[in-house]
Amino acid sequence: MVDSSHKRQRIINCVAQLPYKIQLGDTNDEWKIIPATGSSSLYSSIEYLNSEEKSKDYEQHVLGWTGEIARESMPSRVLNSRNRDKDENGEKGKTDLHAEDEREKEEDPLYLTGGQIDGITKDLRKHGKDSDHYNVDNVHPVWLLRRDQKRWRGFAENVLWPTFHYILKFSSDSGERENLSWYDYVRFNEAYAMKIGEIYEKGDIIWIHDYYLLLLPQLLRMKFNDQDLTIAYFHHSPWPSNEYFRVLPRRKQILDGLMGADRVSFQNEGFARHFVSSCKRLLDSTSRTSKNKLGMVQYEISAYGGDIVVDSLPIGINRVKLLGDAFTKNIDQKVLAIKDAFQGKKIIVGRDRLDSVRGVIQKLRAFETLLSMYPEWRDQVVLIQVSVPSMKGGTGQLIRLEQQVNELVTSINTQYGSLNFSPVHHYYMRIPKDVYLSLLRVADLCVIASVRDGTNTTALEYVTVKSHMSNYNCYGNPLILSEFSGTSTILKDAMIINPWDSVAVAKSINKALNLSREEKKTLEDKIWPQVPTIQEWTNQFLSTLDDIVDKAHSTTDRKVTPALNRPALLKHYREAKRRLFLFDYDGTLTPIVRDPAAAIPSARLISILQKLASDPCNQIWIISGRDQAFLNKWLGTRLPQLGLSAEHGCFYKDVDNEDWVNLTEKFDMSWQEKVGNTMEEFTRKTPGSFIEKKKVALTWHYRRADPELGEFYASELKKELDKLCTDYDLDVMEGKANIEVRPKFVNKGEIVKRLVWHHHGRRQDMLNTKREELAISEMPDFTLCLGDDFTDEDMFGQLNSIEAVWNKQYSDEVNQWGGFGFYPCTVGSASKKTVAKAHLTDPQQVLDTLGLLVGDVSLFQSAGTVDLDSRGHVKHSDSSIRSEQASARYAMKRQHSYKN
Ligand SMILES: O=P(O)(O)OC[C@H]1O[C@H](O[C@H]2O[C@H](CO)[C@@H](O)[C@H](O)[C@H]2O)[C@H](O)[C@@H](O)[C@@H]1O
Ligand SMILES: [Mg+2]
Repeated sequence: MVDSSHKRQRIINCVAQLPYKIQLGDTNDEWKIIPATGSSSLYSSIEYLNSEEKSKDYEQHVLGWTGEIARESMPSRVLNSRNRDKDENGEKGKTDLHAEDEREKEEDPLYLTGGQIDGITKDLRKHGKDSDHYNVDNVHPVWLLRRDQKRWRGFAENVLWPTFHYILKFSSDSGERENLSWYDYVRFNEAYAMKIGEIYEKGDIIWIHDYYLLLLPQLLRMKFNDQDLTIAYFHHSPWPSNEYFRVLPRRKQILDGLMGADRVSFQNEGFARHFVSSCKRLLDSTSRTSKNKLGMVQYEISAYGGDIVVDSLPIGINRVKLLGDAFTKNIDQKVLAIKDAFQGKKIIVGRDRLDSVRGVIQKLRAFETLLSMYPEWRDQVVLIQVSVPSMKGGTGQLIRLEQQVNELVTSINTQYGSLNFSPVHHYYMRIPKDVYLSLLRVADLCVIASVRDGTNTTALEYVTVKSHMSNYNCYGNPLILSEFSGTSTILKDAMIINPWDSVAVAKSINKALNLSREEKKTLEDKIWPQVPTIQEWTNQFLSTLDDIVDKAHSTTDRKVTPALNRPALLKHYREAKRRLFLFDYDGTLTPIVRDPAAAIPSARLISILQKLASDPCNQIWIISGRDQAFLNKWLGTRLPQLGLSAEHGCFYKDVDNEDWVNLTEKFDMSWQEKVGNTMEEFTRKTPGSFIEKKKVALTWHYRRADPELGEFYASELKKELDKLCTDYDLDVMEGKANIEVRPKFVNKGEIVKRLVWHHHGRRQDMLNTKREELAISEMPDFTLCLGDDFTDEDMFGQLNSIEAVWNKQYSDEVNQWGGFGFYPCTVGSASKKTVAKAHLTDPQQVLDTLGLLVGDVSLFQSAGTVDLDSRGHVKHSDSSIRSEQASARYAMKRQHSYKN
């Protein structure tokens, strides 16, 4: 019983698919819930968290997609009536009825009413509670009932999965299909974020599993502005070397998605290392290694100034349950029957999913080599190979693989078999669990030849079953395991092979079959303790997560800035009438590069700015540390509609005007010589550094110097300049690999203050500062301010102060989003210190966001937070309404057809 006085930690466990499947009856009013197959380790961990032992401390909620909802059968009456309709219209004969059935199955949109969804949810929960197959409370299904339900797997299975397994795939079209499947992938992740939003409580741990949900961590950061939110992600598949990972067109979005997590974990150290190197190369992150409280190595990586822990923990199996299941009377009989069928012969067993990475071909080739190299084994050994059809079934590549396997099996059996005996028994099917367990028990040897996998549960289960003294003399029988399986780093004392070397594998098989009892026992003694249990895995994961979270929470200034909610921004943008855009330039509109002269605007940026500026409701200002010459050359002359402010507020040029106004005209500039001389002194000491002399400000750059030397002299220079500048009213600022000096009384915040307290659309006069008397209806009702650097904080601070003033003055005029339309947004990580209210990670996200506003980018190009309906349409959108109507029509039609 759970002690109700003790506060249990809530965990929302997010899986790509619930452990149960739904089968609909003819009318959608009857349904069946059946256990799902696959992901057995993960589901065991979920079940363990639900156990009496764990539920004292944890309240688990399991959230996941329903998977494709199948029809139990095609209702014949529907088909008959449809066929009759067709006959009456003279459109179709009965000959293509079968093809039509198949199409109908595939395209059946499965429209379910709210009542039906509630009914199935209730049954799912009941099933979860009562089931002895993955017994789980608190199930929260994610419904995505669109036509062609396979669409939700497209990107994950056809793009991500191959890359994670070192398979390069080329798009057969111009990338259009991949784009569409990417949009579905984004939607899939959005649907999870939305569902989590319905059940989330402050302080929850959100534990996300595997590659269907790579965008979810960042989406959750966007959705919840909660410093206590803990997000952990576990990657169950391999993570490839950066050379493979970087071929993914969406590689950056994927890494950005994961950067929302506090912790990212992998099956083994190698995968974690690959991930860290992908982040280094693609996000320019830094990393350091440390040890966690269990003494295991972990990486602390810092990307965009934010920190996450990367580590590895191989998943395990439920050994106790497995042994209980494997040693029953029923299975004893099955084992005897198999033994009987292959009397006197050695039995090699394999069970693999039939896809290109499981190495079934390699295994068959090695077996063929064995029979050719060691004739003494002919007629003495049998290979029982079970190949489980892949979820990705039906693709050209898989069909070719099936053919290849069949050909090899036939060739081996023809060469080495006889009328009475076939050396290979190949079963291309899903087998029941008791048959699988009896095969593990009866095996003299198990061969796993995968050419790539994350973890191999068959290997762990085989070793566990062999650890148990059985009646059939198979205690401690050996395992041959591919070095390319993630599990080879755990079961180090298995007989490790390279599956591509069939001669070596054949020799290993021969050796394994000849091992003496003592040799097997020695191997078994070593390998058995190496099998991780699911209980250890779950407990270690959660206890080390506690540590990470405690550490993060003990940092007093931990602040997580939510990602900018782009769909909300878009909604407001569309409704606003007086929009003001305040953009920093370097690091915001363009990425930071080594040479300042090379940071010129991209064609995409110019086109987006052009589109934004063409709307008369918009006023756009670039407020930069750059000088007038640079801004004029690259922006002013091309886009005279832009307002420009140079040198951190020293100068400005109004929209549609060529004249610059110098706000520092009356300021004494005698400091420039002294500051310049000091900077020159440091330039001499720091090879690669240089001074950028602007009209007023001076900037010392050290990006191209040796990083350590540069940082050292930058801090020395800052100290010198601080002393020198006490005599003048100057600011000495530390920028991105630069130290900059300019008069104190001008800054970007001052410019912003003047721009907001201004009659929207009228000419600027920044020398006149008496603006606070304006009515709110004359000022902007939407202000998006973006900047990456320390100097941009002045802009954000000003907007926050103005908002505070407006809150007092115009408290009854707040908009439907509860504010006055200020969006101060930093460009950088979520954990960067800022007074901004939101963040975007980098200039690419900035352009994607602005592109969204001008209609260049689809809402699903990158993940934002949208409310989706149960079919994955944006709620209340045209497509959602159309789909509602179609649903009503379809339900009527189905009901009508069924009655007839
Ligand atoms: O206010 P901003 O528009 O962000 O300008 C700030 C400074 O940006 C430039 O320097 C920085 O960007 C360079 C190009 O990417 C990079 O090489 C340098 O290391 C950065 O510090 C510019 O050169 C400065 O004048 C601006 O003040
Ligand atoms: Mg900047």
